[in-house]
Amino acid sequence: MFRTTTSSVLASSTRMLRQPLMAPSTSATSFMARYKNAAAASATTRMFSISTANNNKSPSTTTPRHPRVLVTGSLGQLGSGLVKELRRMYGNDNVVASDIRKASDEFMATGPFVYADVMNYSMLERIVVDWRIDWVVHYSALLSAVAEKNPTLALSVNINGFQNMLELAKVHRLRLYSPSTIGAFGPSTPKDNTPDLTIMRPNTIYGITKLHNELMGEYYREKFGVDFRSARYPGILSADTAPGGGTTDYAVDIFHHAIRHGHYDCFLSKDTRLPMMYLSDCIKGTVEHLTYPTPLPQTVYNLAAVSFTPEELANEIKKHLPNFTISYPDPARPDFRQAIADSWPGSLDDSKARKDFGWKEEYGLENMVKLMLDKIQAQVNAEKKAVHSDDPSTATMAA
Ligand SMILES: NC(=O)c1ccc[n+]([C@@H]2O[C@H](COP(=O)([O-])OP(=O)(O)OC[C@H]3O[C@@H](n4cnc5c(N)ncnc54)[C@H](O)[C@@H]3O)[C@@H](O)[C@H]2O)c1
Ligand SMILES: C[C@@H](O)[C@H](N)C(=O)O
Repeated sequence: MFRTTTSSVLASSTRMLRQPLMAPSTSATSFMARYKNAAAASATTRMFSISTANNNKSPSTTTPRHPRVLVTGSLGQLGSGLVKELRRMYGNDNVVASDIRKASDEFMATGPFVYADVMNYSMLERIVVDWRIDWVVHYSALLSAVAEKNPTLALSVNINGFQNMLELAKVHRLRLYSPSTIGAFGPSTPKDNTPDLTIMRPNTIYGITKLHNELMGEYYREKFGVDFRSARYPGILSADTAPGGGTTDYAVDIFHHAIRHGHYDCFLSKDTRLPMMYLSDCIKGTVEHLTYPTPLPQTVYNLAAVSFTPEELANEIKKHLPNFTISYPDPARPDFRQAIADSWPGSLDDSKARKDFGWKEEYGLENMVKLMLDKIQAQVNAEKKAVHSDDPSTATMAA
């Protein structure tokens, strides 16, 4: 549960004395008008300025510096790639990675990593203060399938964890990027080319928590001026990092099984169409959105790249691996994830993201499938090589 600490009360009351709380307004335009000047003066895509204290009566100066970014849930499917990209842009020490799991030696070598349980407000606040954080990318969450198995924990991590971050963003004037998902839509949402603004009645615990967060973020943006940004990601495909327990995980698992075993038992029906995206596109879109210099007209945007069914994906894989086979569940006994997938859109209209911050994907079905197969094949080859070099008989033979 998020808590209001002494320091947060002090920080917010001091700010209220300096800067009266703005009257709530209902339109994005009013938010933009209020923040236009401040944002234009302070934020650029790569650097922003900090004021230098004017102790010696010399004219005050501003020093451009990179933002310091905290990424929560950074060891998940999406986090490590984003951390890598942000560190490339801003320098290793300006990006603090965090999670509740142990990081690999390789990851630890790339920059700061701290333990951060998003359900613990004081722990998060300490990190924000100690590291003088400016922006947060909040990736900690339980995904759809895991959440459906453990709704109580999903409510805590997805709602309370997010609320902690949102409150910290208000108190410490942070920019907060926290993704939503196609799971925030529901069975009554129009299925094809689903727009940003439409019927949203999700019936999964994951979707309910994510829609709640969209609305809370929008509320904090309007009421308290928090620079909250969010995009509804589709299912993300990646070869280097494993998916964390979602309904779209089949679209990653299928490649590993195709290469290692030549066969995949799919848990979704062959005609389940879902929006998907390759990881590097997701990172690109996230960075473009996160770094956009001025507040955008919408708080939450659909982000899309490609839509396909398991059968269409399997057919594309077969073009490279002609002997690959796939089987689907008995329609009379569907997997529990089928109902989740059936409640989501088949394709998204992301024209607003394309127009407002220039979003454009690089990967469609064909080049994504080729890249996934190449990368996973390379991993399998490397594993085989490692097994052989560890094998004492191989070592003796080599000697
Ligand atoms: N991967 C996708 O296909 C996809 C699609 C749409 C939206 N998203 C969203 O993107 C974000 C990142 O997703 P992901 O795929 O990397 O998820 P993931 O499950 O792979 O990673 C989530 C991370 O959160 C961490 N975590 C769990 N409980 C925590 C806690 N109490 N405190 C701190 N960290 C905790 C986990 O250890 C894990 O490393 C999530 O918000 C997710 O809803 C992902
Ligand atoms: C779509 C998404 O949010 C995630 N990949 C899930 O299936 O849960």
